[in-house]
Amino acid sequence: MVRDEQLSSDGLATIDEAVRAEWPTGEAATVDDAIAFHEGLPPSKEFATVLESATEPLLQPRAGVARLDEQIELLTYLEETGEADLLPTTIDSYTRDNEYGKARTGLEKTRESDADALNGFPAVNHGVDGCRTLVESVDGPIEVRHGTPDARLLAAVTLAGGFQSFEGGPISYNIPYTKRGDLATTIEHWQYVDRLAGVYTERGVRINREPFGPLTGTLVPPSIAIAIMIVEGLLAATQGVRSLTLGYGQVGNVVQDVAALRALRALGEEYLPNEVCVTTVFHEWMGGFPPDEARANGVIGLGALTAAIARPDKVITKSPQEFQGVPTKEANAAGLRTTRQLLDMAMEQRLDIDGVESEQDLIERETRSLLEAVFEHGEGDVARGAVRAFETGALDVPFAPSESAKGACLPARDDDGRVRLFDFGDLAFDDEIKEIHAARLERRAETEDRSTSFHMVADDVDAISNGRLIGRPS
Ligand SMILES: CC[C@H]1O[C@@H](n2cnc3c(N)ncnc32)[C@H](O)[C@@H]1O
Repeated sequence: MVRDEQLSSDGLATIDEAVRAEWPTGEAATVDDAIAFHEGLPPSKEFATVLESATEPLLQPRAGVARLDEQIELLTYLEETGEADLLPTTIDSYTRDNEYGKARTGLEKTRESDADALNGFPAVNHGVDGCRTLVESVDGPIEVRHGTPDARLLAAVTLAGGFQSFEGGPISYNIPYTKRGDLATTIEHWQYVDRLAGVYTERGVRINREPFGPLTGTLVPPSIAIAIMIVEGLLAATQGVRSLTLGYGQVGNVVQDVAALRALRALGEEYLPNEVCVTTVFHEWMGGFPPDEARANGVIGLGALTAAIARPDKVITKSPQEFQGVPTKEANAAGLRTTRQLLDMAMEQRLDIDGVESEQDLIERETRSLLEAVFEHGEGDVARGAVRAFETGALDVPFAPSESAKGACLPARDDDGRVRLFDFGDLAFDDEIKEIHAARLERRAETEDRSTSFHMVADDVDAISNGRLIGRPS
């Protein structure tokens, strides 16, 4: 059974050797060789330094294309025309599934033609030297963004390649991303990733880790997201990670989103060890977008206004082409500038909004209850507790494809548009919390003259792409 213990140096070396043998480019991905490269980077390229010293929210898009020269061009454009403060490199789907042969074929096809045969940057195929060329060719610090349950080789290659921030985690990249992945195995895989980040940190290269807060990106109750962020943060801290960015995906109700971001920071600082520097990241709406670009910019603007009030350390921006999928560089840059405009105008205002404090109290109370359940299920061991809590459903994620989660809980918006639970499954909440959610959903039922039912859930899933927040009956 997996345990929340720091990997020994022998344990790390054994796994490292096996992982780096998975693909030829792994051979060059050694920490010893990489330290000198990292030490040669200017402070302006040190991800944790730039993030942790910022005084205002930093903006970061997602962006990844197959070819190295085009990725350099894309990131340069997003810096210069999008005014991005932090840069991404979004990894392609084949690499996320450890299909490095298919990624190589896709890269070769892309080199031969103009059509992108991959939906992201195949970092393992580009290898350490390719990553270092990318890092040296742009101004800002770059983060590896992906969705990889087994991210061990990707981490070895990209960290050796000069990246200093790595997204994801054993729960946040398993439960929402894969059907078959056994959670205990994924936790073991990510203990390697976090220990590698810890070793770089101990050698003087602070690696920032960012658990993926949005999870399934569809009506995730804030307390579930925050509890999972803290569990992943605790697991990473055990392995020596000292720079952690906890994430949260916008739900669209400003009171609840501001309350959730404040709860995320407060609980992150409370539960994580003092030696860890905790920052927060707000993801602009991760659910379905309106196809109309003007309306899409409205969704982006609401996220930016929310960020201006809650002031997370980082905002992951969206583009007005979200509905179509991977945006053009122009649309990606436009989403950054729309966000920047709202932030700059709203941050100079004192916007006091009713209800944030009581919503934050409720979110914190729910989150503590879920965390207590994890600690109890594991008898103090967070890794074992996470696995068991998902087995019993005490911890759960709505609409989760993973067999490791029950996926028994169902969310729906209340009459305000705040996300509540319509069906709690086996979540570790007391009756009083359940009654609060039921009462708020009942108020919506009265407004809409219908009983609370699964229809509300289904109506809410598409509401924003149809131009509304709440899926009111037509
Ligand atoms: C987590 C899902 C998000 O990642 C975005 N995404 C996925 N691949 C790329 C990509 N290659 N470039 C830019 N954005 C991307 C997608 O648009 C969606 O907003």
